[in-house]
Amino acid sequence: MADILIQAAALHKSYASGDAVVKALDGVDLVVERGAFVVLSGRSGSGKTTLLNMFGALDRPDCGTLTLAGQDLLAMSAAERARFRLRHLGFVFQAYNLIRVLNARENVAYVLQLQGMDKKQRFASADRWLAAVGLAGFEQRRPDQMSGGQQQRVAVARALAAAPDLILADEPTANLDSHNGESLIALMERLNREEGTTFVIASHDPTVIAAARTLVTMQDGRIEAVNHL
Ligand SMILES: Nc1ncnc2c1ncn2[C@@H]1O[C@H](COP(=O)(O)OP(=O)(O)OP(=O)(O)O)[C@@H](O)[C@H]1O
Repeated sequence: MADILIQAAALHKSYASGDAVVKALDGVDLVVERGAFVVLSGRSGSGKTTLLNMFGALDRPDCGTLTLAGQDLLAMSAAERARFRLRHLGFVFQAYNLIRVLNARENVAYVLQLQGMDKKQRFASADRWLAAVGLAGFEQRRPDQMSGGQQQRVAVARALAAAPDLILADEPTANLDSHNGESLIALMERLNREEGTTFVIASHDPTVIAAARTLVTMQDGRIEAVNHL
């Protein structure tokens, strides 16, 4: 039997928008197997970011059920969710920008520090992950001394260093030129293949969509199609 990482059923989430109510998620059912490379596509406003926020234990649905790595995300307290995120999840989100005052090595090592790893080990690990994303030699640069593409790679290295079960990425190529976008996606595909890390990526970039092994199309808060490619 396939090893299921995410199981979502009947997820609903509405937001008040003035006098109106926007149904950001309107009954989403989705199963993601461990090791999958999933791209969520769909028009702006179709609910992709809202769904990623649910999977990332950053937001809660109004109703429905959601388990991740066999654990009921909706039964957890805020503190339990924070611990769960630290242990199981990696984020490549715009909102999770790098810490400006830390260099690349320190940014990657930070999450390992939270996990309790000693300094020598976490710096060595950070340097290995920076090399894996093509940033050997950039360890001491702060974010403002790197290009957007390089900063995005540091964010990927940081997400991976913690050895998460799942990496959630929201429009990871949005601020990159086509060359940097392609190399970031190639890197994610390689890590998926070689490390078995599961990816769920929200994007409307054709390059990202072309890399999908499972393409989930959303419309108006619903899943319109799931294609295994
Ligand atoms: N915090 C919020 N308050 C009010 N409405 C919201 C909020 N978050 C999302 N929405 C609304 O919910 C719907 C789904 O938004 P969501 O950001 O999930 O879409 P998306 O597919 O990720 O869009 P994009 O591609 O533009 O990022 C939209 O109509 C949006 O305006």
